[in-house]
Amino acid sequence: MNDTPQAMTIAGTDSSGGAGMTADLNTFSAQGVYGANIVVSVTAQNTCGVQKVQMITPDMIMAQLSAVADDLKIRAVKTGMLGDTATVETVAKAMTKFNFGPLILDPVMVAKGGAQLLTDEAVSAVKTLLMPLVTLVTPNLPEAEVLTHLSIKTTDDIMLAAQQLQTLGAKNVLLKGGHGDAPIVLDYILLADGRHFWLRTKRFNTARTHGTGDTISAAITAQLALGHDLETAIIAAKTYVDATIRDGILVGHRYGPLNHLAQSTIKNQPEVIYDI
Ligand SMILES: Nc1ncnc2c1ncn2[C@@H]1O[C@H](COP(=O)(O)OP(=O)(O)OP(=O)(O)O)[C@@H](O)[C@H]1O
Ligand SMILES: Cc1ncc(COP(=O)(O)O)c(N)n1
Repeated sequence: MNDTPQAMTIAGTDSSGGAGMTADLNTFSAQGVYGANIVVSVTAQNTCGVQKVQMITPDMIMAQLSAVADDLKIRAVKTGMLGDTATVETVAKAMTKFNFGPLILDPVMVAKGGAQLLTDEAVSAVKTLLMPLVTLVTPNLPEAEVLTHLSIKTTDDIMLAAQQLQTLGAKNVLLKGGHGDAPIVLDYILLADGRHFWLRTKRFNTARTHGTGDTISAAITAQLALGHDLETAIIAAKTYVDATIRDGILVGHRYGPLNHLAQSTIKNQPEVIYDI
């Protein structure tokens, strides 16, 4: 009954289908993993920005989590937009109550269009309640700055920030380097045992990057649900997100969605770098 690899996303919806829960579920499917979905917020948004947000009550969020825990065999779980403190508290409570496997925390704070998706108050709840439960945290550079209070400009700053995220409790860290306009994109990985490396790819000169962060964290979650180790999962996920940008689709007018069905013939494996 419960043999099919199953993963779960705890996130907000995106009415235009490019980010949030839809990106997560499309990614799970593309990796051959069944996806359960816990809705914590409904957003009215499109590729130009977020117009309206409606949070779901903690009671309803817990009911969804409990229903899934009672029936499915979730092997890995990720969080996306969590919105407010009450939601973070509810999710943290559920993570200690139920066994959903490794927890991947994508600390979504601000949408590409600029809308705030996590209140300032909730940032401290994420740090104190969720970080100690996390297998992997996947901030982009601005999110890492908020979580660590560091100004991150150089590769040394990135490595220091990753260490600080570990002191907050996250066992492993993926610091995403998608922001900025350098011709090369560098993601940094610091593993629980202290090993660390960079993944280097070419930057695609496109604004069609709505949901890149959701997609890479969902792909890692799916790879873990398939039974792969974390290092393999991260490299496979990076290869996948690269293909979803490369094989772009034309939807909407601004930050267009990725192609989750990318069949790229050029599977651009990231270059793994140990010393920078
Ligand atoms: N223009 C690009 N070209 C190549 N890779 C990119 C580009 N933009 C993002 N990436 C990759 O996509 C992944 C997500 O990184 P990014 O820093 O964009 O996350 P994010 O800001 O959390 O995304 P989002 O908020 O859109 O969900 C990383 O592996 C990053 O290297
Ligand atoms: C519901 C939801 N979750 C996450 C994002 C982040 O994605 P992006 O930074 O690409 O806008 C979003 N826009 N909406």
